[in-house]
Amino acid sequence: MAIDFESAKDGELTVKSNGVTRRTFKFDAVFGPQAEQADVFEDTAPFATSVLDGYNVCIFAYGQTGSGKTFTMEGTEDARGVNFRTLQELFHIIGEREKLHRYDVSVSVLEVYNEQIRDLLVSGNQTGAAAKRLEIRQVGEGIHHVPGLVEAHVNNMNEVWEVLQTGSNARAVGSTNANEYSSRSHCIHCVMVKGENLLNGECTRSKLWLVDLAGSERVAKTEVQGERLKETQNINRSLSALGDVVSSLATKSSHIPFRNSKLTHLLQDSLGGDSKTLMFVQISPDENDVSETLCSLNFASRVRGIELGPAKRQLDTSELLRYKQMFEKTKLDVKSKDVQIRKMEETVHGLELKVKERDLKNKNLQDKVKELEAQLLIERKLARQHVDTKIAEQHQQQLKQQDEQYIAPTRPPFTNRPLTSHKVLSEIGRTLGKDQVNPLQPLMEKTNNKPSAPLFHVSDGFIKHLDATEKENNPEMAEQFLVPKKTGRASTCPTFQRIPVNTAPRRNSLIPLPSVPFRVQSPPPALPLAPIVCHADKKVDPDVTETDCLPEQTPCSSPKVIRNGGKKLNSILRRSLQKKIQIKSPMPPHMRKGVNVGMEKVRVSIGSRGRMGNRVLLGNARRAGTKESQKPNSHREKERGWNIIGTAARTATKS
Ligand SMILES: Nc1ncnc2c1ncn2[C@@H]1O[C@H](COP(=O)(O)OP(=O)(O)OP(=O)(O)O)[C@@H](O)[C@H]1O
Repeated sequence: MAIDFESAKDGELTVKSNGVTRRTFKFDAVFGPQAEQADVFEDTAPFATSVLDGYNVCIFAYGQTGSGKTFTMEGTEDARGVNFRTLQELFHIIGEREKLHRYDVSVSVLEVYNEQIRDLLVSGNQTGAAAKRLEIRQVGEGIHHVPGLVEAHVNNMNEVWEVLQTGSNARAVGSTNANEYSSRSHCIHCVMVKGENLLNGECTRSKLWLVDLAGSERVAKTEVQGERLKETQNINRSLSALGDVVSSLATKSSHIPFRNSKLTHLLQDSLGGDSKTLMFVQISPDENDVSETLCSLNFASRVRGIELGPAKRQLDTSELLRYKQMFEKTKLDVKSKDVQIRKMEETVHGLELKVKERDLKNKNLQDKVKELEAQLLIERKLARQHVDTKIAEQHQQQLKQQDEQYIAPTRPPFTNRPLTSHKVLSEIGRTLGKDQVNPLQPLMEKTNNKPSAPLFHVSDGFIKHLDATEKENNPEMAEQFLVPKKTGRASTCPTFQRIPVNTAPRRNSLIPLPSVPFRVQSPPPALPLAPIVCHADKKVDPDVTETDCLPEQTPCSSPKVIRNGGKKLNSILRRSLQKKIQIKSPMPPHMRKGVNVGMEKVRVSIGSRGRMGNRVLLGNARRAGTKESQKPNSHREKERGWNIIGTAARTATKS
């Protein structure tokens, strides 16, 4: 035995040849032939934890062909190797961390055979089949990946075992003199782990490389030929490249020749980066293999001497970047929403102001409406009063006209009236009765705001019924109400009462008639003329003049009559009614002769406005008196007799 395993303590290993110690090596651990798979994995398990913590880990087996590399990594169904146990440990830890972390595990299996990468999980990639050409790509700083590899997601160890078996079955294996089932390729299991810390959201993306290298072999010793020779040459070349990389790393060379072979290129991240790397070196205890053993141990010693520096956690920057982008986007969204909310608040505020303003306007309008309603009420009352007054005046005027119509037969100028209206009015007078047409009792007094009977209006020869209540809401109607249509008719003021004058029969003799008591011919009873009486409150006084006994003056409210027929009427009346009333003075004639003292000329006239003229003391009385005195006595007597009758009539009426 070339190796003294019994003395191998604390990682020291001594190589002997023919009992002579050839060289002693120092390693981290030395496992003898009796060491179980579990013993070997005991020192490997911490690497599984490192993978889940976010570190890249590379575990590879290097050694002479047939020395037990595949046995160490893959193992058998009864003695599972490092690959299975490491994955088992991964899922064990994932189970322990499931409340705080979430992990996603996927497995790829590939081989580097004759400097070509093959995906062992693709069913058509068995030996001899046309393999899909895969290349190594650098996808990030210190991150190399083989795009297109099948990544089998595994959630438990049963799935892991199936994937491992599939890859193992697909691996190129050939029979050589050194090993019946010699691996003719470098087999690599790539376990990708994505982890997320549920507490702080930290994400990691780490890789576990499980590499079972092809065995180095001496061509002369294995006597391989043909395809096996080619395989051996490629295997040795790639292992030589690995040796060069390790030497460069050990000497801290400025250039590390990772790309000299597919194997070193794939393991670049694990050998020269921030990974944790563990290498198993399988050696043969046979003294015939001492030279190969020494080569392997020398290589292992160099690898052990490499200082890779502190391992670095592989935080998932893409996730971090994504979260940062999400955060920035959310921030912008929040800002945009804030702006929108501010605008909406301003809009709402503006609307509230508008609503307030409108409410205020409504309130003002309501107040105005109330005020106008109150004003309308007052105006209606006033209009009602006005209409009532108007109606009363119209009635009074109508009654006066009726009164005049009764007198009309004695006065030809006033008989030019349409018979129809006169007749109808007469009929109305009879129909309404004496009380209702009594001119001395105005309608206002009788009806007093509430007419007891409908009123009538004569228009175009027809009697129209007019409801007195309508006038309240239709002032215009009130204007037409009972207004005589005959605008040409003259209406006299109530102050002037027509006095039927019976002309004295013409006398053929100037001899005075026998004195008989003068009887005043009273007017026909049908005539509704008011008797000429003095006011009740005035005492009968012989000195009272005629004007005092005239009916009470009331203003004439018919401007139309005044305008149209007033002048004509006045002239007629003036001619017919204007009389000189001479009141005989009680003084003797001689005293009156030449002097008009005590002699008064009184002219009763109706002015242009139909008012009763006041008694006027004429300025030219003296001259007039002179004229009178120049008249012959006989003529004066004639006139006197006529005048006596007129005066007496008045006096009699007064009494
Ligand atoms: N420690 C061990 N205990 C029991 N059997 C072992 C041990 N190591 C290796 N063997 C056995 O040795 C034989 C060769 O081992 P293995 O195939 O693992 O060698 P290898 O290094 O992988 O060779 P190659 O490089 O040609 O593939 C296998 O049958 C394996 O079962």
